[in-house]
Amino acid sequence: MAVVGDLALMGTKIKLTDKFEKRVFGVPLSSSTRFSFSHVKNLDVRKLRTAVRAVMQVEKIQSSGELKEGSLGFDVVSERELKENGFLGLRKTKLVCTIGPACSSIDELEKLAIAGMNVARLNMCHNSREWHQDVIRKIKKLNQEKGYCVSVMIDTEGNQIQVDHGSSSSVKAEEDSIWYFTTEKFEGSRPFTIQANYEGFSEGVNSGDEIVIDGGMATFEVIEKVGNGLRCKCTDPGLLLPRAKLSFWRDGKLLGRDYDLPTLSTKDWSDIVFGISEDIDFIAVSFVKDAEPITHLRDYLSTTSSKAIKVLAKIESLESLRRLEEIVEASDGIMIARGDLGVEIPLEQIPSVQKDITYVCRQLNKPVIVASQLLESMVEYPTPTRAEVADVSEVVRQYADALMLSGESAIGSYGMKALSVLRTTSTRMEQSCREESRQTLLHQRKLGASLPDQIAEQICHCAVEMADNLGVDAIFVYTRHGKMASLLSRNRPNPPIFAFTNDNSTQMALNLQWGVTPLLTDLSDDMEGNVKKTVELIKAKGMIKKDDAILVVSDIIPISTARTIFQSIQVMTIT
Ligand SMILES: Nc1ncnc2c1ncn2[C@@H]1O[C@H](COP(=O)(O)OP(=O)(O)O)[C@@H](O)[C@H]1O
Ligand SMILES: C=C(OP(=O)(O)O)C(=O)O
Ligand SMILES: [K+]
Ligand SMILES: [Mg+2]
Repeated sequence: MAVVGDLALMGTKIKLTDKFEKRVFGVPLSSSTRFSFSHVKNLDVRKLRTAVRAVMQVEKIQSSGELKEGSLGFDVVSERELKENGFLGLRKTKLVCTIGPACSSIDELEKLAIAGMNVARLNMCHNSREWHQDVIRKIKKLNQEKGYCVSVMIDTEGNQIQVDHGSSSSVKAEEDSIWYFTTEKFEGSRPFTIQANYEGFSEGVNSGDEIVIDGGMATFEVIEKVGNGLRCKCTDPGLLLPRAKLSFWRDGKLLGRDYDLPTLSTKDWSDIVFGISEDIDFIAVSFVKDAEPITHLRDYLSTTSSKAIKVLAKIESLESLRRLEEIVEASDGIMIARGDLGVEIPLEQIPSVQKDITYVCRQLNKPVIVASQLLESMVEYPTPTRAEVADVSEVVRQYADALMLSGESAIGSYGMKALSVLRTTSTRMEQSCREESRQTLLHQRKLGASLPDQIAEQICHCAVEMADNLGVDAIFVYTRHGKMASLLSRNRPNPPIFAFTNDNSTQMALNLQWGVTPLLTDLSDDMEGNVKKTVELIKAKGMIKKDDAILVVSDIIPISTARTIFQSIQVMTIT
């Protein structure tokens, strides 16, 4: 490496020698950087030093992969999808993949990234810290070196009551067989004995109550309490998996149980500290009961992390449903964790509960992920069932922001195929939603209390209406913290939203937002200049052509004239 770019300030192309570097800069530059020096007349050392430092800064950013000059921070996958499918065909629904042993090699991770994974989820219930660290670093490496834009989410283990029969394979419970649920700790397995991981698991349980395992895999009736344990009879035979979950029922009604365990355990906190140090983008909190742990975690992050890590609350218990609105309001987004939800509430309630949660999230403008068993049969088989495809389609029709794979990608043999089923199914359903103009049915609650917030909301609402009515090709938004981009996304426009931001954490957070393609670029106070520059760059890439129409929304608060906020809508036709 020899040339230090074109130093505009000097008005002449220069190269610097190694000797010169030591004399002028006094500090050694990177060992891989060699300078040679020529063609400079009337050298002004001070100007030169400033200019070279500026160039070096650009080089540093380029080599860290954050901002490739002239590349607009476009990730390679969106760029390819855009070139192949055009603006309207750009997928809107985001895809989250759980990373497990089946996809943790760099090659497998790259295949998932190419196939459209927007967010990689690491479930901290499983595997070691070192394993997770290795995966996170591989993803960062792929982003930096190969131009992908995959965000990283950790999902906490949480305090969950589980039962285990001690053997590594599943065990059959026969009708009328008698079983003992105990909190006694022992190694290995004992016949007809199931260990519970929490002393207080049987508190408030009476004889005659029912224990339902894993949402209906098997059912037991409590015969009597023996100390902390329960002697039970199997009334509905079935399979007991290792690490099964259980719920208690009385007179056909679920017993809501508050175990008085903190939502974030000591292990969860240490996983969070680990996550911050690994520069993750999202934390999904398991078994949230109310808004308190979410608020607490967000406060903690705001004081300890330099980057804006987003906190998602997982809705997977009866308690969380009872306090849904306060939890949604307190968090940066929601995951509908249908796996555990199906253990805690009757299965037939899941579809309507999913619809209600998705609706509340739309109202409060928080991204929502629908998770678990979307394509469960694909853990084993290379094609999904028709019912699974219908389930995925319904999620897309409800305008959820993201779909999530669990075992399908973590341990299944067909993770890539499963991801491609999600991609094609969502693209197809998005198209029919556009044809039906279903988004006009979305009713939006007014959110903002302050005038600027209300203006932003109205601007985005009108902008989307205009964009759809005019049939523009794309919406461009310039945003520092992602708020305008999310307000546009909330209205589910037909054209894609390109969100230009100068903040890497905003870019990574917007990866979960429906219809938004986040792009990292530098933004100046000069809005005209920003628009001109980004349009030129996109044009140079062949992504927009003559006569394409773009709707531009901006809210930039110029640093120089603090307090003045420019919020505007412009429609421009490419000439
Ligand atoms: N990091 C991991 N290491 C090993 N196995 C994993 C990992 N993550 C997920 N899995 C496997 O994938 C399955 C599905 O993942 P997930 O739905 O996240 O977990 P769970 O089944 O515990 O709710 C898990 O049951 C587990 O067998
Ligand atoms: C996503 C879920 O959580 P986990 O996989 O951590 O149990 C779920 O329960 O659906
Ligand atoms: K978890
Ligand atoms: Mg769960």
